[in-house]
Amino acid sequence: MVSSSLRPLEAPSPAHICPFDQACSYLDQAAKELHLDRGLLAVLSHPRKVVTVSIPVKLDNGEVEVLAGHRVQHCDVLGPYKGGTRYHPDVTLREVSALAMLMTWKCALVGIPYGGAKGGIALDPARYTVVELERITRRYTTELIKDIGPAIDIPAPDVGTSAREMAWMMDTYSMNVGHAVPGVVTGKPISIGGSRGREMATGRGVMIIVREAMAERGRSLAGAKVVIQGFGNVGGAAAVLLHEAGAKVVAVSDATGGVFDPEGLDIPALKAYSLQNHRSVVGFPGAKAVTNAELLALPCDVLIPAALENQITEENVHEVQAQIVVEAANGPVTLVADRALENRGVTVLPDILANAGGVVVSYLEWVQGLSYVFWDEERVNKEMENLMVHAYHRVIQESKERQVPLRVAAYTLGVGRVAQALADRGLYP
Ligand SMILES: NC(=O)C1=CN([C@@H]2O[C@H](COP(=O)(O)OP(=O)(O)OC[C@H]3O[C@@H](n4cnc5c(N)ncnc54)[C@H](OP(=O)(O)O)[C@@H]3O)[C@@H](O)[C@H]2O)C=CC1
Ligand SMILES: O=C(O)CCC(=O)C(=O)O
Repeated sequence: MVSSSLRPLEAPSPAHICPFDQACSYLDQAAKELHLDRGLLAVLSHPRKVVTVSIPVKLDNGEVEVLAGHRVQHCDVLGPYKGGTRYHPDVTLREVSALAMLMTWKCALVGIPYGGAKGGIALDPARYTVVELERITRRYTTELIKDIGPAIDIPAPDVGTSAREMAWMMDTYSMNVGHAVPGVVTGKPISIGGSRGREMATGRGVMIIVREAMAERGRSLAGAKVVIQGFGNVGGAAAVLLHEAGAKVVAVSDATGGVFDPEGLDIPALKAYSLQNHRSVVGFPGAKAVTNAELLALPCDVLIPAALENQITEENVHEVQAQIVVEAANGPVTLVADRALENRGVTVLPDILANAGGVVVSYLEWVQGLSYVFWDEERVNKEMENLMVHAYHRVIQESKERQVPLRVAAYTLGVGRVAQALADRGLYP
């Protein structure tokens, strides 16, 4: 690993599983495969720009709070920086930096002309009113006004944000520059230039990757037993689409707990229940209650962590019974757990491949916006499916040729394309 005083951005997370160090370890493995020299590796190990802003917010009760917001731009050699905006109490600069780096490899892997970025504010959205969240989002956007833009850096939704926050960001940016700029964000409402299919896109991409992985094993989705952790934008959409495709989604969870039915959950009914139940799946009639820890250990064909980082760790990896783990979340399997699964012959479909459907449709949204021509959902889904299926098979091929796990193969492809672009542009050496 390249050691550098610049690498540590702040103290490691308390769990001692630092997402940025893990991302650098995977980068190091890819660099080894690609015989990258140390100088180039050092360039790729560092975010190009790190922005931290204070966000003063006047609460509805008149009190003032100051929140910390970040935007990390990892690499823009292939095109504008691209990546989501996270609202979660555990957001740190290190986490955002790791997620920005993943975005660089993800975009390169699926062949879209973007670099990698990520943003976030350390806050629990449930503690704020909608009006307060709007003020926070508008102030965060204003603080970043010189750092974002359709040709510079294009935010999108991530944990705790949705089309609503993207609309506020777009409006704030547009007011500052004096005209409507829909291309400054993706994942926005369709009424202001959003793309059909974006809301379900990450979950749809996950479903496509699961389908391809099952097909490689001579199986279809029909009857496959699936467990999903997280029932938000990604986990919820994956559950709906896998259920529609005939899979048995036997368990799902959110932050409040999980539900399990060995015969398969009625996902449309569960979605409706969760919406009426303060967005919690807990207490769904006819299902057994499980904790998030128990859920990860349930017997199934496919386990889909679709919530947060570091869910499958050294401590619980031995309990995983699935034959295939699909990283719908970014970084849900730690480095040590990844090696343990690999040693046990469990297939791990890595995040930069498995959840790329979201950024692919973000790219299609941006393309539609730039060309002022908007497509029907069928076309959007088809274009995304083509890119996802191609990327999946390219990763499988790379893994076979190099005799390396799928994650190393995926990183090698993504990192290799970025390194090549840097060399071709004369940015390195
Ligand atoms: N949105 C997108 O397009 C993309 C997202 N991703 C990644 O997918 C993951 C999920 O994002 P997204 O679905 O957008 O986020 P959401 O905020 O929409 O949903 C997150 C889900 O995870 C649940 N959750 C939170 N903490 C825990 C926990 N400790 N245990 C179990 N479940 C938990 C939440 O429950 P509750 O609602 O109760 O808090 C919610 O159901 C993230 O890693 C994100 O980076 C990747 C690519 C694109
Ligand atoms: O759609 C996007 O631009 C970014 C999605 C994202 O944040 C991710 O893939 O992790």
